[in-house]
Amino acid sequence: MQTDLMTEAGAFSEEERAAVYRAIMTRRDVRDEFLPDPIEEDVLWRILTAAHHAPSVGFMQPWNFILVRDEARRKAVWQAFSKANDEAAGLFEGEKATLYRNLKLEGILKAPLGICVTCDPDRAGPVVLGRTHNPRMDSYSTVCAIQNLWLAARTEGIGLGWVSIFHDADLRAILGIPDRIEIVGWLCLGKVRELYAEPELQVKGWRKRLALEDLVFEEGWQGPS
Ligand SMILES: Cc1cc2c(cc1C)N(C[C@H](O)[C@H](O)[C@H](O)COP(=O)(O)O)c1[nH]c(=O)[nH]c(=O)c1N2
Repeated sequence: MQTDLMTEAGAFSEEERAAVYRAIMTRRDVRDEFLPDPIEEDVLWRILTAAHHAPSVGFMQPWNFILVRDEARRKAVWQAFSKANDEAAGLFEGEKATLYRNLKLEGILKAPLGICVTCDPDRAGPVVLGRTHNPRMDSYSTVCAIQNLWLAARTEGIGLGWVSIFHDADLRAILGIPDRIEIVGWLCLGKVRELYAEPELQVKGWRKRLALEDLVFEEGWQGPS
């Protein structure tokens, strides 16, 4: 049934499909490959628009994107990272501890743009379609927006790195974020000329990609209980 409200939804052409899968397969978490050049505003708004078209529970669109270009502010964010990262390093033992300390886990100062992505749980009132039985659905929606942003950035030649090694309170204080708002991610963005072909954590011996076949179950849970 075709009405004026519907749009065509057949498979993409081979070329279009290849482009989408290429974005997915070659997207990387970027820590060190950022170029200093600023991102053009039209490019930035295209990738933010991609983020804003993510699915969200009850269509609540709970996200905000706090753009941070100011170097002094990014320096404060880096200091918050550095404090948390020293604590994190102490949680690993033996060879892992040494390897951890040698990993670069952020590009906060190198990337010319930071985006703090937040989730406002009150955006659509107290009772939200689809969130009634699981309050985490608004956070999940915000993560969908980040993934859209990440993939769109890849297509524009913009690298993105997600940094999560912070005390929430530190980021909140630096950016003036009220307690009722959830901080979902700090993203580092900048132009890139090259990217690792495989996840950097795999290249550096931290962890390998798992076999998909081991993660797909038929008809019920088939993993360890
Ligand atoms: C929620 C969340 C949080 C973080 C990350 C990712 C996600 C999804 N990743 C990036 C992560 O290490 C990376 O995605 C994997 O290693 C896989 O590599 P690719 O993203 O495929 O390059 C990440 N990387 C890093 O260097 N510091 C960090 O704090 C984080 N935090």
